[in-house]
Amino acid sequence: MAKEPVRVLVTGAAGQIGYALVPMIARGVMLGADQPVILHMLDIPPAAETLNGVKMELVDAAFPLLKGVVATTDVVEACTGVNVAVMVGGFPRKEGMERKDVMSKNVSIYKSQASALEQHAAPNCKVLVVANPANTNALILKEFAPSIPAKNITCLTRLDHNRALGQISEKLNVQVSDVKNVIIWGNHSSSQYPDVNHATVMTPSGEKPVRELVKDDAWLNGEFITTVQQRGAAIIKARKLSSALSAASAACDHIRDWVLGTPEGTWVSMGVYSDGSYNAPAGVIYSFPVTCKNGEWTIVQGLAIDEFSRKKLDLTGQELTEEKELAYSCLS
Ligand SMILES: NC(=O)c1ccc[n+]([C@@H]2O[C@H](COP(=O)([O-])OP(=O)(O)OC[C@H]3O[C@@H](n4cnc5c(N)ncnc54)[C@H](O)[C@@H]3O)[C@@H](O)[C@H]2O)c1
Ligand SMILES: O=C(O)C[C@H](O)C(=O)O
Repeated sequence: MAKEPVRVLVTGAAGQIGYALVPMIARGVMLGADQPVILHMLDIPPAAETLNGVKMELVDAAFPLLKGVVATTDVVEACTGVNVAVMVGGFPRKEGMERKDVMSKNVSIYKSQASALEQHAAPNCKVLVVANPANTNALILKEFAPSIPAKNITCLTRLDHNRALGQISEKLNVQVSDVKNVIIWGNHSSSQYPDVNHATVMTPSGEKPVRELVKDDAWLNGEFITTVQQRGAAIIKARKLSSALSAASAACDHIRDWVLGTPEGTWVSMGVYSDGSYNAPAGVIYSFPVTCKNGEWTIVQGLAIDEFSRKKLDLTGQELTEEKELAYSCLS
């Protein structure tokens, strides 16, 4: 029997990530090749005509899994009945704007969209915040949607995770699919800590630690980390636009693994509401290694954290605590 369609909301759908993301969802990349979907696309009135153009293209693409499209500038219509919400919409940083100005615009958007999701989304809706500052936008969404379980609100650090896999694969000249269990700790910002201490590569003679294969701790503790931390900025410099296809693909990976589960023996990185695991600050959205099963994520426990890593986990945690304070000061 055919499955019931899942309703997937994409906010900011007229933007560049939205344009890359909606066809992936309609093709089954996010929820599986046998899962029909109904796309809900939200943007703001100045982008309504562009949004309608995206809707026209979705119709023209004749995706067999796509059972309906809602394209709207009405947040209530957009949120009604959605099972998955991918929050890409936000206010970009413009020349001359202070960090606080960008934060202020975005946290008020996330505060109001929190209420709409809380009141109108399907029960147990899974939320992924992509728009920056992703961790803090997700935290505000969580705080202002108290009836949505905290476990259902996450932010995207899978792009950083995938970037780390990509760097290791390039360095070792191995298939990216043979590299696993890197970790992104903390904030989706340049303070994030990409950690390879538990990462492995599948080789013809079995699974080997990344450190053993790379044999270059100076690179792993230096250039590798800064390359992953600065990759978003490097893409902006090269494209004059921020990452879009890789961000859209990572958003699909995040939701797919959350809903359908992570492979046995593999973890991924997700920004989730911190319970203080690994002495990260509790009460912020912090990126941890997680495994997923039956639609629930669980933080991987018991990994050894050396002194070098400890400092980096603390630094990015400190930044998140400061962002939280700044966000609240913007809202008050
Ligand atoms: N977490 C990550 O890994 C990651 C990676 C790349 C980009 N990003 C962030 O994702 C966001 C989107 O990037 P983009 O390149 O698609 O930007 P974009 O400017 O092309 O698109 C953003 C869209 O959001 C819309 N929008 C603005 N306010 C809105 C609101 N209140 N409700 C609904 N829609 C609204 C805009 O009209 C626009 O169409 C940015 O904040 C970017 O920094 C995050
Ligand atoms: O939009 C940005 O500032 C960069 C983006 O978050 C990215 O990591 O590519």
